Amino acid sequence: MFRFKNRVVCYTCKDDYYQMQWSRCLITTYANVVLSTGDCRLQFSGHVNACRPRIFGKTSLWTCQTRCISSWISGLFKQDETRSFNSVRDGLKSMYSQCLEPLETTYLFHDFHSPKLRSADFDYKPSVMLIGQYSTGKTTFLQHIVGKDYPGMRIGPEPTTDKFIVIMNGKEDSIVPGNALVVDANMPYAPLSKFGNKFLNRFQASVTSTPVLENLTLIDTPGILSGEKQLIDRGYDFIQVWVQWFAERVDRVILLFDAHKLDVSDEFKRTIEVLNMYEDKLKIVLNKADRVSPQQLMRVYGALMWSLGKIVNTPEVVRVYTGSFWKQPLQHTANRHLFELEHQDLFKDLQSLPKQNSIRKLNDFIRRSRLAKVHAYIISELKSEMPRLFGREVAKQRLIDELDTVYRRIQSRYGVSAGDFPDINQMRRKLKDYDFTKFKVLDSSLIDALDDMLNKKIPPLMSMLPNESLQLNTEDVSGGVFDLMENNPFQSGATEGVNEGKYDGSETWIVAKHMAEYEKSFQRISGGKEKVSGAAVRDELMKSHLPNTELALIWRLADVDNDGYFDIKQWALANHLLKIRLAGHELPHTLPHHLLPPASKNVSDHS
Ligand SMILES: Nc1ncnc2c1ncn2[C@@H]1O[C@H](COP(=O)(O)OP(=O)(O)OP(=O)(O)O)[C@@H](O)[C@H]1O
Repeated sequence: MFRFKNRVVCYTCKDDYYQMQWSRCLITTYANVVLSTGDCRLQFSGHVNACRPRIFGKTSLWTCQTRCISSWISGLFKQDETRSFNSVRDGLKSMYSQCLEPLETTYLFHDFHSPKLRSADFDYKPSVMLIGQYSTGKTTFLQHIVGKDYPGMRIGPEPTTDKFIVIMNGKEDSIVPGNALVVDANMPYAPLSKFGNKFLNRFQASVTSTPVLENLTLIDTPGILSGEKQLIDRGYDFIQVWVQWFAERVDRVILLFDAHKLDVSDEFKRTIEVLNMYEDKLKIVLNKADRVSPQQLMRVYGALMWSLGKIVNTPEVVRVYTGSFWKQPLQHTANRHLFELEHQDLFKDLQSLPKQNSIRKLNDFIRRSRLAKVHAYIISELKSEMPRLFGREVAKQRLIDELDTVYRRIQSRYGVSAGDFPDINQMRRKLKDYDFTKFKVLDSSLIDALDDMLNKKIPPLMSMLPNESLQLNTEDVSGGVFDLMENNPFQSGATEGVNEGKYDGSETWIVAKHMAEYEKSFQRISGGKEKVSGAAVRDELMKSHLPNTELALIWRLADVDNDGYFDIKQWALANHLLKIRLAGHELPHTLPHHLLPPASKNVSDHS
């Protein structure tokens, strides 16, 4: 009975460890009871051969047991934790405080990588940040999206924006200075106070009332200047400020380039390199593309891809949105159609951000968890490599110099992917300021709790995602430029393919344009009857060589009364759709109203 020494790790007490000789019977029974609730706070991890009764730790065993039992009892009422969360955000908040934050705090993650998350970080609206060298048109781009001027906006060919400006919704136009923003508990900006007054003087919110900002927050940034000028003029580390902080929190980072003056300065390169970690949030825009001729644009585009290929770490070719994002007339109009398509693609992506906000937060949370885990491995490895008494400074310097070896060792010992490791140079820089002997050794209970969260608690949250936007009634972004994207004759493709005739007025049926031709073929296959059978239509449509799936779609769209027979109007409609498809346009899955044959249209209008 007393022959076993058991190790009990209490998750509730976090840093308290109990190594004791205890009645095997009692521990086993107790552990079994806790485990059987499915809300395990105790981990029962085997035995070693020693039989001296010992208890280590700050809290008495009784306190530990009392806490564990109370958490067990509360566990009884919480059968499935994820089911009790109202939203993915609530789930993430709870997991953060229970599983991730203890690990982050123990291994100084907040000092090395990112400040502790607060409630506002989980609740905040989706946001988009614009970055680019000066005068690439960032402020003009934002003005174009919002559809109006906002307070503090400055546009000009010289470096104009010298502040980080958060453009947000509010009843009245106003400017909120940085120092006030960081003390507002509803905003996620409190940790920015660590950057000091120099930064806060260059940080502000522009408040204005517009529907676009009801579901989206936009962030304008100072244009990137080159090299030393950047640091000397600004008085704060621009890259550290926004890369470490803003890029981690926003939903999109738009990198703006000027086609008319393509330049990728060293400073901008360094910025993009740091952003590689968030490549899923990156959108690249080649602005002012109408300022150059199509031939010049091709060259500029090629040069941009070449430069980006060397900086952006993706195996795929980066997607570049080309256009001119403002409301002035185009200088070269040859690529007008292309620009329209590109604008639509980009704006559609921005428009859907509120619906993707939860998945983005979940994604960032998982990314942060993986980084925190690797960071814990690094810190504890450095601690374990330090001598106990002499030669600490020499050992520290050696470990910093050989950090790549430490990374490789961790990689092979714990099976961590190379992509999860923090930037080695940045780590080297930061490690210099720390006493490695004060680092904590690896606490496997914290790592287990994190793994448990990633493997068991996150998947149920993911299954909540599809219903999340429905439940929270999340809407797409509307207003400003987003209201001008659809249902007007100027949108790209508005008068082509299946949309041809959409804006011709309700009296005109576009299909009738070639009626004489359709009547002739109808006569031939119907032999003078009013309707033709499905088999006859099938044989005729098959002559087009389109795949059967496409022909089946045409058949379904044209058979408006669903009786399996075609009259002359349905036959004409089938041929019209066939022509559209053969011309390379896509077909919709439901027939647009303007293509309904006139008789059916009247019925549908009155129903
Ligand atoms: N699509 C465009 N085509 C041509 N010129 C443009 C376009 N957009 C903006 N501009 C012009 O480029 C200049 C710089 O614009 P803007 O101030 O918006 O750039 P910015 O990137 O915000 O600059 P900064 O970095 O100084 O804040 C202005 O003169 C503006 O009129």
